[in-house]
Amino acid sequence: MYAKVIVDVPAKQTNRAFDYMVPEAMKDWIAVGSRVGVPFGPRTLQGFVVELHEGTELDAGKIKSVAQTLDLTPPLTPELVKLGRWMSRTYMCHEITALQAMIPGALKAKYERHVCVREPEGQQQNTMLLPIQHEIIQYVRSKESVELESLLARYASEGVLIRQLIDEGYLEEMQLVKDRMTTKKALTVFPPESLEQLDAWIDELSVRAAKQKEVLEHFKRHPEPIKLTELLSELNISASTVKGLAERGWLRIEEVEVQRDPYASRTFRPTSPLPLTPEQQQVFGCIRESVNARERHVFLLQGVTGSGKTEVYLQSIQSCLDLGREAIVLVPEISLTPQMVERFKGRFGNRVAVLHSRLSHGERYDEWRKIVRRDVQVVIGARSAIFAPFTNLGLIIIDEEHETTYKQEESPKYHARDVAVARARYHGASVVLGSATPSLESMYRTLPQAKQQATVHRPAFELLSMPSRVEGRPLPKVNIIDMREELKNGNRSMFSRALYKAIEERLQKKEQTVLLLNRRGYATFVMCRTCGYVADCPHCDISLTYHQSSKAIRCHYCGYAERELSVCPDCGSEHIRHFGTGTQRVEEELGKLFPGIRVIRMDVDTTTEKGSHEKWLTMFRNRQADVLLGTQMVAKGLDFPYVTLVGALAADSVLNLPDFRSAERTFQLLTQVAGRAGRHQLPGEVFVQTYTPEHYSIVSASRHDYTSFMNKEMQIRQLHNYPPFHRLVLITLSHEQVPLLLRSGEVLASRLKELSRSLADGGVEMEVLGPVASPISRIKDRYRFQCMIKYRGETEIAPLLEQAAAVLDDAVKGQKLTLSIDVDPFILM
Ligand SMILES: Nc1ncnc2c1ncn2[C@@H]1O[C@H](COP(=O)(O)OP(=O)(O)OP(=O)(O)O)[C@@H](O)[C@H]1O
Ligand SMILES: [Zn+2]
Ligand SMILES: [Zn+2]
Repeated sequence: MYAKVIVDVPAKQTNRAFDYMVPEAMKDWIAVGSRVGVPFGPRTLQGFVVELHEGTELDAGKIKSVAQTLDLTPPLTPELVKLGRWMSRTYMCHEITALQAMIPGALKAKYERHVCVREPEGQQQNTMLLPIQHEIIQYVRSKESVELESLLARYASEGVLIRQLIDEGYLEEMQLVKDRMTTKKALTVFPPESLEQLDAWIDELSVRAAKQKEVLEHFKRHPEPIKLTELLSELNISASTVKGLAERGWLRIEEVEVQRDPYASRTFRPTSPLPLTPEQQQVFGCIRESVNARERHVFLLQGVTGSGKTEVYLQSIQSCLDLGREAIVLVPEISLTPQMVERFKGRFGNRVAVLHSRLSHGERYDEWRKIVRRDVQVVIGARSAIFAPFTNLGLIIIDEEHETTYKQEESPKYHARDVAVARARYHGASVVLGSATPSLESMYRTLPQAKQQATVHRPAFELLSMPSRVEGRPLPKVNIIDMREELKNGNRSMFSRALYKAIEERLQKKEQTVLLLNRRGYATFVMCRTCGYVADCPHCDISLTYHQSSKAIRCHYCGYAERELSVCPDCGSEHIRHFGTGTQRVEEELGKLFPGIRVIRMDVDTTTEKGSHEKWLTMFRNRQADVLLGTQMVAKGLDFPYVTLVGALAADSVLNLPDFRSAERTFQLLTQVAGRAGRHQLPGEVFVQTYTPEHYSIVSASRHDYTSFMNKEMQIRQLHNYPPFHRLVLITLSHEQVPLLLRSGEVLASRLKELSRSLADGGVEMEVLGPVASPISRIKDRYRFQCMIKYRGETEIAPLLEQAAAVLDDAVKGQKLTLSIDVDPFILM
């Protein structure tokens, strides 16, 4: 048998499958999707088996053999292997990069150097060995193979002698592929097969063995295996007590794998399905029907905030599970809050695995293995959970589908929405994209014109809507506050008079307030107030950020850091100010305006610690604070009954970014945060503070009017050939020297233009812009230039990009030019 293997070297030359022979003994352990160790040049590398064949077209005598198998169960399914190939074509990445993205970090390869004794002896040169060298050889032989590092540690002063043994062929060096993470094991105590004997044994024990009797009594009450440590602490006994019983053969102690379950200590109150409102019922009916019929529909569910989308998800999943099929739910990382997890665990109990980035490597690995073992049928997680290795998917749900976090910014630069559609196609599964403010891309695909252009790869979407909140609760009233007027009237504070009054009222009534301040609106920087000097990173074209907690100023791109400044390096003035995070300043001001006010601040600084997110939200829910103040984190998914006031402090901060999606982002953020108010009995009120009160994104958000926003925005996008009408590809080149970069950029652009002309006959319109300096023109001492492609019409863009990029092969190989391609980019910097 022969295997085609994709090896762990992300490079153009190795971006294809290599052939290996599968030794007879490994046949039963290797399948498509298995990880293997294979010889590659002088090394052993990890690889993924992507095909298996009986024969080979190559010279069988020259084919090397697979050296190691790494798993008992392949971590990837044949479907995911296929998906990897699709991703590498769609997003222009190496196949290995796509495959690696699908498995938990714990399984990424770790290479260990081992030594073993070279047999047969006598091949070696006839050197006189020292006694210590003989000893080393003996030691290695007794162990079969020893990790080089541990050998060097054991014979710490004999490094040179060991090197000599290797050089002269007594010992042989080899590389083993190991998992970064191993399973966690714990000593576990097992009761006897037949419990009837316990009583007899208890009698048999002497009176002095009271503790041992207690252990046996324990198993009479709880006849299931228990971790040794637990048993010891429960009965307050020592390990020797239990060991004594094991020596008699009455109990058994064994090492057993334990699962790290981050939610193990939590109990979730079981919930049952709510009777649906007519709107929910309608939507649920459509989804259920599609799941039942394996129809591969992609639904775009537009439901206003508080319309009860989550309940629809839950019941749709239930009907999917009833058919014996599995479901994936994606939520944005920051809204994967305990509250969200609770809702799913409450309904589906231990049939749910949770995957998010705040888990440790080990926890993630264990959650993932629950899927592989078929212990769970539902996965809820952030972006990468879309790769959950289910084999019988019936439903994929993407909540807040407009969120930008579904697009991965490093290679593979995939969008989870597209991957979801691809997986659903394979499984005959349905996809539900839910949002109060769908992305223009998704909305476009529900329009009649998109239906005409639909293909298997880019199907049309079907629109479902829930325009009202459950139980007829009204959407909150939104007031726009013109901050220019405030200034004219002499108010220099961050709070308008109206918002100030509203907060005061909430404090009196013991109701709660959510305040949103977009982080990007108030940069955290260092400026001299005498001469205007701003501290910039010496390696990147960006200003340094002040971190109050570590008293350092730091570059977010390259990690460069220095201590906070006490005098201006330019003019020597002492009036140098470190501007803390915006939220920090707001917190201070709140304290001054409302003495005694209890504020919870949630931003990057206060949520780095594990579990802190959860802690703050629980405190807020328990009404231990009056105000929850934060960045986007506070805008999503929260459902607290006493929140009756929401304030957006600088609504237009996103609007000023140089990005064609800035109006869309502003509309979405304001709608989301406004949606946190008045979700239960108490009615809500919202204040939006802005310097551009007439902007259509702010006006439509204040009226809860998605349609008018969308119509206006679609017009603008069409006018400027932006998505969703045209698609974009961003190609960024970087190098230490500008002249080479500029030359390469020109070569690439003219090649792209040449190729695009040849496409015109096929009805594909393509425009090539650039090369121009990137908005962030230097990162880590490398300058950056970009070309942007805008195109419309059905075409496979990958072969064209590949052809174009080939003109730079020499510069990439010889001069270390780097080229990165982003298909359907989100960040244009
Ligand atoms: N059929 C129902 N009957 C009664 N209450 C319901 C029903 N469906 C949902 N709810 C309740 O309505 C509230 C809002 O629902 P949910 O959080 O699912 O809204 P949502 O559409 O996901 O909102 P958002 O987009 O703002 O997150 C929740 O407290 C939920 O328990
Ligand atoms: Zn100065
Ligand atoms: Zn830097």
